[in-house]
Amino acid sequence: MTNPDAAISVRDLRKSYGKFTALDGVSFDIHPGETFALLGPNGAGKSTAIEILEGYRDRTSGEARVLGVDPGAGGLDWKARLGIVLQSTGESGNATVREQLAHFAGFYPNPRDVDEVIAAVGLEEKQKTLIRKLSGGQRRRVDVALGIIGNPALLFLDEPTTGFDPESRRQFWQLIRGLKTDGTTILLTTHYLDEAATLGDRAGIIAGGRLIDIGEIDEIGGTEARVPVVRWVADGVAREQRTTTPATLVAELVAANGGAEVPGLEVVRPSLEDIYLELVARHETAFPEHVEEPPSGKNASTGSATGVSTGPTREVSTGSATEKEIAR
Ligand SMILES: Nc1ncnc2c1ncn2[C@@H]1O[C@H](COP(=O)(O)OP(=O)(O)OP(=O)(O)O)[C@@H](O)[C@H]1O
Repeated sequence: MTNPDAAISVRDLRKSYGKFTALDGVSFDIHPGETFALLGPNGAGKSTAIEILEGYRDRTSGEARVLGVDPGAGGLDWKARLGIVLQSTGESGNATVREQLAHFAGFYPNPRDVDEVIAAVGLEEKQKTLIRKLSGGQRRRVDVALGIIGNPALLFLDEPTTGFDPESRRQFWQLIRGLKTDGTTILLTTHYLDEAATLGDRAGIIAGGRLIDIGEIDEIGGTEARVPVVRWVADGVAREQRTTTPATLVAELVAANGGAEVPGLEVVRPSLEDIYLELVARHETAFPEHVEEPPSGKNASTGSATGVSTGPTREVSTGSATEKEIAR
């Protein structure tokens, strides 16, 4: 049964496109006021789930409630309480930034102030510019502005900062923090794991249409996944060891080195990205059939199967017993 107190509640959500199962029984709740990051590789089923929750796509089976309403049957009042930033930039037309926002503000019963929104997305200097003359990143800011102009209770952000330069991303994060402070519930999908870690209260990871983990950002992957890694160089060979007592190991290494500095020494705590990559890789090993793309589909998978780029895979062991030499 769905949770009546949740902003979003789904139970055993399934979606098939012909014989291909894009969502294979997903259940989760998103609490009012929280920022929830839905993560997963290309083709995992995130957009499918989000579009079902936005009321744009039918589900094959399962239960869903969004702000207490079945998204398959949500009326205009319900839609007016949602803010939606789709994955792709919409048609820009021949309107200026300000005209477009003022136009959309007119559709909502309780819109935000147009000037405030323009300032919030950092487009003051471009407010009189035709949207088609903006850069890709600036247009994406217009998408975000259009998503929040209606003062939504629930904001869907599907890869909102793709194409943003680093400074714009940080400005955008500030904007999202402000919305969060105002009590807006946010469902965010992103391939930037640092973005998820910075903005999210909780995260869910989808792979192959299944939810493989869910929890507070710093609990994803469990305690084991967060065991620090100590790296150093001995006899010209890079070594690393996972240990719950890194200080002890560092002291041992220093002692073994006659009290001198240990070359290449670093203690690294796995980031959300490290943990995510490990979880997804583990899932893909366990369910290789989920990795394969369907014969036809809207999203051809590009790049790495895990959806984010990373350096060479490192093999490490947990505890103090084993250490592994790695090629650098
Ligand atoms: N209309 C459709 N018809 C057939 N297959 C589809 C359709 N829409 C999506 N799919 C397939 O369903 C799977 C899930 O797609 P979805 O867009 O939900 O993934 P995603 O997690 O959002 O991926 P990305 O990170 O690349 O945006 C993919 O394999 C995709 O090809």
